Amino acid sequence: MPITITGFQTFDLRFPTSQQLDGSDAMNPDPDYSAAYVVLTTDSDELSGHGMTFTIGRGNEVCVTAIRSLAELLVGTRVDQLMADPVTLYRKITGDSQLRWIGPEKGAVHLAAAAVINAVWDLWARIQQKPLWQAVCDMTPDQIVSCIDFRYLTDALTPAAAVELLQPLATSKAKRIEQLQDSGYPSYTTSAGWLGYSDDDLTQKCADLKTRGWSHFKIKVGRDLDDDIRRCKILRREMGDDAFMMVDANQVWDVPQAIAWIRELAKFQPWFVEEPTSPDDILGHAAIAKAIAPIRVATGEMCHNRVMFKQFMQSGGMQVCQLDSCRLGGVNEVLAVMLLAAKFQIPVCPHAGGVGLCEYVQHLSIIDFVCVSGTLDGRITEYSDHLHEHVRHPVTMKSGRYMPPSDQGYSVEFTEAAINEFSYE
Ligand SMILES: C[C@H](O)[C@@H](O)[C@@H](O)[C@H](O)C(=O)O
Ligand SMILES: [Mg+2]
Repeated sequence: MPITITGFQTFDLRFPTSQQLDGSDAMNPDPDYSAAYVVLTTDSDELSGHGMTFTIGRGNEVCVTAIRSLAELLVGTRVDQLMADPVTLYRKITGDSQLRWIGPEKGAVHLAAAAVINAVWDLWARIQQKPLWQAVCDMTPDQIVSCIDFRYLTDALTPAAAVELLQPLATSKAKRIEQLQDSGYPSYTTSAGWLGYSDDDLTQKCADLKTRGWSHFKIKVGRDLDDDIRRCKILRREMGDDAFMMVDANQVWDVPQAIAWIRELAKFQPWFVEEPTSPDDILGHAAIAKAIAPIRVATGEMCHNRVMFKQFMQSGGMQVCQLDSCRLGGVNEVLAVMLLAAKFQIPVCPHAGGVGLCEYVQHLSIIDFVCVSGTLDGRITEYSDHLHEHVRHPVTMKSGRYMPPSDQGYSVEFTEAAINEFSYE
């Protein structure tokens, strides 16, 4: 029976993480992790599609309003027709000319597009009774490529070149799926290193995460150099010399300041430096990368579309690609960026410091490994410890690795209890 989208509900969910300073960094001192959440209803009682975008508080109300405008475009649509050529979904949601005017493909309207597109992919996977990752891994290279809007990309990557990248991996997918089912996908954790945590918290949380199996830790920097040096010392001491440390400045520095500051932190051997300056400053990132090599520059959590990613990769401004499941236009645009990364041989290490993001990125990293990159080399996906109890199917971690989810859909369906308790009035 074909399924038709008949309506939708939106929810403004805000979790009071600012009370403990979970998620805090040099740019965002007191975030309240929030989900602008949409549920697409259908003509089947059993099937609905769940999608969200991530904000850190008041921005949620703007996103929820934008989600309402976009979700309206889907009411009355048959899912099988929409997903027969999946780029249709992306174009329908990002192409409405009057709404496109307030983007295009950036800002609140694109965050909202992510929520709506994620909800359709969730629904589409549920219709097939598969987890999202499996629904995508079961696609042929041509089908995967048919999800992508190649407008503005063909100077770097054509559809034919994308198929060529995917083809050699298509016959060995089962082997990689088995590997993940056996030992999971590697992650790093940010949960000890939030900027607002005391030195004691940092020490204790680091010890706890180490015991639970993590060997890659990210720490927030950029507010005060002396603080950074002291906190990095604590982290290094707790983690041990063999562990990997990453530092994240969340965009606070100017280009020359970034270079000088990172040189001061170089003795801690950061595996990468994240968001050293404005997320829009492609040439600034390239200049920083050149000056601090061999330390690598990571960015992407606020890189708002595939065009920006293309330029970052073309210009040498990004050595680690931290795409975001809720900032790019859903799975369609994520696939575009993964393919660009494969073309430029840049590892994809998705961003997940937020609510629901870990649940999303586990699927994306599986897809990247199984279908697009074929390797775990230098790949590591972010993990943070917060708020998993509020979704029906939270991530399963084993020794610091994401275990492939088996529940149908894209894993972000909030519980009734979470909706009742955290809906913002
Ligand atoms: C406000 C947020 O917690 C950010 O600090 C977070 O997303 C961060 O940049 C990260 O890389 O996880
Ligand atoms: Mg970050």
